[in-house]
Amino acid sequence: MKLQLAMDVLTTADALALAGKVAPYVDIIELGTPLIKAEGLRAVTAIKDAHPDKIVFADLKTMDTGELEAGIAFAAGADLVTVLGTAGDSTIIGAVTAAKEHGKGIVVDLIGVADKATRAREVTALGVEFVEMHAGLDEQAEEGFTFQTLLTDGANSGVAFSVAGGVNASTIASVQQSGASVAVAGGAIYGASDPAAAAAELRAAIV
Ligand SMILES: O=C(CO)[C@H](O)[C@H](O)COP(=O)(O)O
Repeated sequence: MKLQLAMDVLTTADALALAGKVAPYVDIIELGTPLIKAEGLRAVTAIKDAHPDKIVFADLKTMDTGELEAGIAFAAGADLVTVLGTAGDSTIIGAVTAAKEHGKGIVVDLIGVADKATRAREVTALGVEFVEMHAGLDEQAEEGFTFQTLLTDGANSGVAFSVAGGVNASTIASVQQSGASVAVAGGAIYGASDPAAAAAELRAAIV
């Protein structure tokens, strides 16, 4: 299982500083949606230039113009780009077309999708790299939220998936046991007093 750092910081300088500390412990470096909205795709280029050996993940959460948006992110240096699972199939197919042109990949984020396992199978058949079983930061704060649902949906999907939203030192073992290909950790790393130590602890928990 790969480990992905989600950088929900708001400046390129902060992202470069965080990635510089944490990169030795992670496989994938994600630029979060707020960071890309604040700084633009120049932030993607800056991270890829600083970490050419890492998989750079641009969390665009594209909902329309899949080929256009994915294409500009790949041109900026992204290796993986997200499209929302609630988007139409034509948007996902367009993004996959751009990925093939650039030799890169699309990840479908299933945030807000009620039946994640079924949609996961549908979009995987369209040629995406993997799907993201994702509970967003707002959903995590809702009453009754259960992390376990993400793991169950992933295991039931029968396709390659990541888990995002609440991954930390207490939950990462269960993520691996669910069969996930990637564990995504944001706040557990960037919110720690020592992000490198937090990432190292997560890395050590992966067997
Ligand atoms: O994509 C995101 C929000 O839309 C977050 O980066 C992702 O959910 C990570 O969450 P956490 O901080 O709980 O690890």
